Amino acid sequence: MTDDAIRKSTPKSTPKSIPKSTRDGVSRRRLFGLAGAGAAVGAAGFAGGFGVAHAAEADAFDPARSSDRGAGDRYPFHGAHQAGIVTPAQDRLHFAAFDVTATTRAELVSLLREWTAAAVALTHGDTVGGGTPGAYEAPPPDTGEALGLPPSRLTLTFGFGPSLFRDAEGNDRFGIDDRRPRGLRRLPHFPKDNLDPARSDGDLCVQACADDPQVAVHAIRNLSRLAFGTAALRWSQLGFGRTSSTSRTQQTPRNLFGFKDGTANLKAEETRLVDQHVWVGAADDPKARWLAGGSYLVARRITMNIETWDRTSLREQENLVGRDRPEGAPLSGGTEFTPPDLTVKGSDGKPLLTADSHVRLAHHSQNDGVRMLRRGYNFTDGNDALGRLDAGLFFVAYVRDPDTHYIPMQTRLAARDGLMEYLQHRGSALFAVPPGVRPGEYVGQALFT
Ligand SMILES: C=CC1=C(C)c2cc3[nH]c(cc4nc(cc5[nH]c(cc1n2)c(C)c5CCC(=O)O)C(CCC(=O)O)=C4C)c(C)c3C=C
Ligand SMILES: [Fe+2]
Repeated sequence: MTDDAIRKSTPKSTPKSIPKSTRDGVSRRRLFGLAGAGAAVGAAGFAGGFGVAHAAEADAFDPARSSDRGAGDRYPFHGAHQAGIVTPAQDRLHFAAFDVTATTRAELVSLLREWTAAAVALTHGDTVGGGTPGAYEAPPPDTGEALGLPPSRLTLTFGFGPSLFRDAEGNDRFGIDDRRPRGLRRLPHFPKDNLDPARSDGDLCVQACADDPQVAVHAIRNLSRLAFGTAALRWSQLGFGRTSSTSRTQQTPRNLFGFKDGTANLKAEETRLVDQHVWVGAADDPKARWLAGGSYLVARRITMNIETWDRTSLREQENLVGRDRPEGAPLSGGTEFTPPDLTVKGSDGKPLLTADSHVRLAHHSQNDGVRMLRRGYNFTDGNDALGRLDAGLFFVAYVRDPDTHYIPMQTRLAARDGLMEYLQHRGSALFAVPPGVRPGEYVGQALFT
């Protein structure tokens, strides 16, 4: 008997909940169309060169979930830049860093090819493995937990860590060290850093963002599975609430200190500033031309002592941030989007945005004019024996050059930011994020050719 014949004759191989067309390889989204009539999903989006593919087809719309924000929407994987950077920040994150265990360049390239093919499918709302159900006696090509779920605006963004190029002994691991970008080094030790090596660094990273956590987790799980024998998960982080807006179409969310976070962030619509501060330019680094159109991703796992914060007066909280809590308006006056005026003084003659306030120290006027695109998430990972939540902000920022756009600001904040009394930096990593992928290419291809 062939596999197909066995499957057809075995009752448990025809689950009622999954239409036959799906078992035969039709996309995950088609499940919805089979359930009923369709209509276009109207949520607008701006992806800075990546149009949102609205689920206009009847089969991409789930009437049962029509109240979901943008259910059925998806972002294309291909484009000039990788999706997941200026793309309007989704609600959920699963971030993963990998160590490459393979020793040959061919194995590494093969993994990147496989990951690219899987990423195209996953971000489209399809299953891994070309939609084939696979042999009944073999593990299914896709792990299955996203069957029946819409694409949920999944984006998958890939990065290369410094250790992919050169190992701790300085050996060129895959014959690419002469193309290592100038800025791609382990981040330095900053004042008060209390880093856990098990939550830091990595050869490769994948940032999965989606509006449904199960979709993001499914993506990382399946990419990890494809990597088996070539790369192993080193650390990972779930995030449950975005702490930035990356588009003017979005409301500013709040971090776990209860403050609006992302107000002064770079926005996708600010294309001139994004070109200036986020995308690596063609002439930036002659040895690493492959990175042009890409960016650098900084990741910092920052624990927030929220129990102590919650016992701090509102006056003190607002002074530390430099903005008011209800609206997010700068303490110098105005409303949320009024630019902070660092010169305004109070009746005591001191600046209303105090010398140790976060917003003053992070403001571009105090940092040689540099800007960054923040894309962080809140997290909670259980609690300690004293009942204190292990909670904080998984800080993610995209910058054109970490040497000018991140390291000086972090050094300054670590030394002088009043918020540091409530923070601990426990994880740290830097990755070079290759430019976008054209159809038929694999992610980072220009580095290997
Ligand atoms: C090195 C860069 C930064 C780190 C690390 C960082 C951590 C961090 N930030 C908040 C809360 C807020 N940050 C805000 C603004 C802000 N933060 C940075 C940089 C880092 N933050 C910048 C560049 C800015 C913008 C400054 C400006 O130009 O006005 C704000 C205000 C609202 C906003 O504009 O986003 C808050 C609130 C926390 C809690 C945190 C670590 C856990
Ligand atoms: Fe900040």
